[in-house]
Amino acid sequence: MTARRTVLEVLKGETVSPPPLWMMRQAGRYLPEYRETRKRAGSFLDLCYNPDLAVEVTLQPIERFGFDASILFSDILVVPHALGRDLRFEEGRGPLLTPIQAHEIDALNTELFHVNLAPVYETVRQLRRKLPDETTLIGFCGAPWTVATYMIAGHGTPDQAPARLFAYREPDAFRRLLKTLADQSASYLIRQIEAGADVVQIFDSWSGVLDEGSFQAFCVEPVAEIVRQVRAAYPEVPVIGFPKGAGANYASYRSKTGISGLGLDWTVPLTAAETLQKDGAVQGNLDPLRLVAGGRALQEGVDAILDALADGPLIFNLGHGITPETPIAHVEAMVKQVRSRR
Ligand SMILES: Cc1c2[nH]c(c1CCC(=O)O)Cc1[nH]c(c(CCC(=O)O)c1C)Cc1[nH]c(c(CCC(=O)O)c1C)Cc1[nH]c(c(C)c1CCC(=O)O)C2
Repeated sequence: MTARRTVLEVLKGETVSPPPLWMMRQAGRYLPEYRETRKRAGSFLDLCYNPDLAVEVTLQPIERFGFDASILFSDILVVPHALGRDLRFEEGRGPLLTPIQAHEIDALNTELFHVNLAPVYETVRQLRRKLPDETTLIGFCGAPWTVATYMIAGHGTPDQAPARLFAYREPDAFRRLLKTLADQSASYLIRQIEAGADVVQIFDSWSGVLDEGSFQAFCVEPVAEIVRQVRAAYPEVPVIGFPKGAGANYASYRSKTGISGLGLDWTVPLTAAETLQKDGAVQGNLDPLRLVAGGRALQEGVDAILDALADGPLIFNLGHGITPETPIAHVEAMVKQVRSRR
């Protein structure tokens, strides 16, 4: 008999008690063993492209907490990097890229894309061999809009003004950029599935800064295109969408994009989450700062989510990535509280 992969069951619409759980950014700086491996790797990108070390850090939170899902260790920005854009990560500053100009979009080099990403596929292959049978392996990419915001600004910004302006001033070039990113991201996810990913997640971290028309054109349509291409190759593999900050746009996101699981950020009211759960699995949505604070703030936050959502298809998660200052004891307390739920 093969082991149950509870995250997969939930994504097929089943209710599992207690709900499976994992955390976005679960391999990361809050773990001393991550900081140790990171030192040995050199730069953050060296770590992403070193299969042995990437496997090691991916497994660390599984070994420590026994999460039900493992997410490939990499970054959403390896996609523009593999298309020939330069990229580096500076301590305390995050990612830095050379801002792309409209005339450079048609020159994005797709020829070496999969060659450049071969170490990521190798990481996925090794992970599926080394993970416990019951652990679901999640591959991922960034959504075209979110990846484009970094390619255009060259760094993180509070409201993605450079990308929004670019999109309005250079609509044709911008549409071609989103199309290239959607096509390449779809084939990137397909290769991850071929290498052993059971599920893929599309991170749209900046979908919350757009008006209605732009949300439809820049977030919904490119993600729907990725889902179409992945489904054509692997109809059975669930896709989780995470349109962080989408607010009122959450309501129609699942039906318009075709995703199976819907990732909720912590600002989504639990009453709204219950409605969204009627159409399928939801994932989320603890405020990561409740996990930093611990104690009552954490307990009450976890209970509220379980009270509202544990009777339906739920993957317990944070509403965004875990932050580096989170005490490990708080993660342990959260896992215990979710697992003791019947
Ligand atoms: C926008 C975005 C990025 N990367 C990602 C997103 C979407 C999700 C989100 O909104 O958080 C996704 C991502 N980044 C990372 C993963 C690995 C898997 C996981 O454990 O979740 C995943 C899924 C590792 C990482 N990616 C990064 C780190 C920290 C770098 C380090 O170890 O020095 C890790 C563990 C760096 C990164 N990478 C990115 C930024 C803005 C930063 C700097 C901010 C920061 O430092 O936290 C781009």
